[in-house]
This record gives sequence, C-alpha cells and structure tokens, in this order.
Amino acid sequence: MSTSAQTAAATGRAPAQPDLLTVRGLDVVSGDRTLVADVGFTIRAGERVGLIGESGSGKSLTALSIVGLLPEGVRASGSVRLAGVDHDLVGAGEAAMSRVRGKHVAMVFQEPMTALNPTMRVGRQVAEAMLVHRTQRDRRAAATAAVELLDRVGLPDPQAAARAYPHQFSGGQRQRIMLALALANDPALLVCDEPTTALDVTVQARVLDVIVRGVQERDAAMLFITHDLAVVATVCERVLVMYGGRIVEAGPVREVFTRPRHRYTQGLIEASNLDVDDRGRLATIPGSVPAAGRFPAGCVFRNRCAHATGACAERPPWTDMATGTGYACFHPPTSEARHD
Ligand SMILES: Nc1ncnc2c1ncn2[C@@H]1O[C@H](COP(=O)(O)OP(=O)(O)OP(=O)(O)O)[C@@H](O)[C@H]1O
Repeated sequence: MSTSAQTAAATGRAPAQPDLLTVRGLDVVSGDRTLVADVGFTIRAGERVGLIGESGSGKSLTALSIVGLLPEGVRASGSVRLAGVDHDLVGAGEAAMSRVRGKHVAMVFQEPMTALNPTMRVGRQVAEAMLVHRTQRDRRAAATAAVELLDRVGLPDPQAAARAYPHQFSGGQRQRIMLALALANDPALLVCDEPTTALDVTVQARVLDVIVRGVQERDAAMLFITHDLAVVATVCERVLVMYGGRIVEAGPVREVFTRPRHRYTQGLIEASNLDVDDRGRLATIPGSVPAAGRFPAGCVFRNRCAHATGACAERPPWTDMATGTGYACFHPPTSEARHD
C-alpha cells in the first residue's frame, strides 16, 4: 500500500490529489505599472477553485498568464508550472504555449466570439482542435467526435450545428461551442473567466451546469473567475480573493465565506446575498434577501429555495457541492417559501 493510501486508510479521508498547477511569485507589469504582484497558489488535480475580487484587481491577467495569452505590452515574471509540462509557462514562446493550450490547459472567456473563428464551420473548428493535438488522428473520426461533443454540451441538433457558423447561434449556444472547443482535448485544467456573465440570467445556470459537468466528467481541475459568490459557493471547493493585484485571502469556500479574515473579503460577503445559517451552512436566495444579507430568526426562507425543496427545474450542478455541508442556489424561491 502506498504511503498516501495508508494515510487515507488511517484517517478515513480520500488521499490528496497531487498538485496540478503551481503559481509562484507571479508579477504582471505594463511599463512601470505592476498589475499583479507576487501571486502564488496551487490547484490540485480535479480541484475547482474560484477566483474573486473587485474589478481591476488582476483576476483576468492572472488567468491569462497561465494560458500565455497576455495582451501586447503586458509582461509576466515568476513561475507557472503545470504537471505534465516540462517547462515553465512563464516566458515560454508561442510555439511551446500552443502545444500546452488546449491539450493541458484551456480557457473559456466571457465573450465566445473572441475565441471562435467566424469564418469556419463550428464542427470543423472542434475537429481541427482534436487533430492539432492528435486526440483524433483522422478527419472522419474527428468530425464524428466533434458532433458527439457538441451534443454533450447541449446544442440541439448537433449534426446541423456542426455545419453552421458561429454567428448563427445565440450567446448561450456560442458559449457551449467554446466549451466544446476547450474540452476537445480533455485538458487537465479549465480556466473560466466570467463565462456566464454576458448571458441572459435564464441561460446562465444552464451553461454553468454544462461547464461543471464537462469538468467533472473528465476529472479536470478548474480555475473559475466570477463576481458571483453564489456560483463560487455552488461550484468551487476553494476560493482565492484578489485585491489590488494580490491574493489577500485563500482557503476552503466554506471557511472563507463563513469566517472571512480580510477586511475586503468581509465587505464582499456583507454586500452579497450569501447567508450563513446557525450551523455555518451557506444559503443564497437572490432578489429575496434583505439588503444586509441577513435573515431574521425564524425566517422560513432560510435554506428553502426552489432547489432545496426539489422544485427547481434546472439540472443541479450543486448536488455534489464540494463543501458538503450546505448548498447555494441562485434560483427563485418556491411559492411556499416565504420571508416573514
Ligand atoms: N492590456 C493592458 N494594458 C495595461 N493595463 C492593463 C491591461 N489589461 C488590464 N490592465 C490593467 O490591469 C489591472 C488588472 O486588470 P484585470 O483585467 O486583470 O482585472 P480583473 O480583476 O479581471 O477585472 P474585471 O473583474 O473587471 O474583469 C487593471 O488595473 C487594468 O486596468
């Protein structure tokens, strides 16, 4: 029995996964401006980590440093190592990064059109991605696999979708296509930068569900940037909080959201519609929560949203919520749940 298996047997806990991504001393500068300063964190294989923080705090630049897509005139230094890749991603040339991107790490952006080729049929784009990284070796098999993947991400009539161009789809459908492209080579890490922010509220939860299922099916890890704390509570196991270009707080979602230590995190939680009940469980009910985000004693809303009562029509990505101690749901409450 391996040492980690012996430890697991002794403690009754699952053995810890190895580190997949290790970021150390990451600085991002533009001219003489430091935009990201001394950022360091790790993500274990299969782990889902949220990255939150105010606008301009450096979340996107941190993510772009990992995938080697920093904008012109912006430079990274420090170290970003990914298991299975034998070189540092910081300072790697475009040729090296294009071998890493897609195969080891892939990114989903807020605006899918920036990642999709407007002049190429959608099925061909997904198939080409598989051929480039040799996930599929012949065109016919790649085309079939592309249609299957478009089906898996929930595009209606995937055969017809594969023959269509990006502009023929809605925003939510384009986001599903970008996800298919990102997952085409089963990357070990998916980086998502506000992937549902630009979508209609009714579509957001469905696209989020598809992303989380896609990641879970592959045992992939995920770095998820969002302003929505409920989404972090729902989807992620750990959370990193950025402020002024630095990570100011990091830890398990439940710990950070129930006992935030940094003043900035405390303000963020206060201003959100997250609520923490007597037993330290997280609940969130949008649009129905008092401004201060606190439920009065005896409030029947607490922990009783549409999902908790089984009345939620959406497929729930939160059934296996990582904190295991509660749930968060951003669906409307059921009519029986009242705030009084
Ligand atoms: N191409 C660029 N050149 C110079 N500065 C930039 C560039 N892109 C971003 N910045 C600056 O870097 C800082 C961090 O930007 P970043 O986009 O990472 O923030 P963010 O936390 O992702 O914000 P948001 O939540 O609004 O997306 C900001 O001050 C921003 O103005």
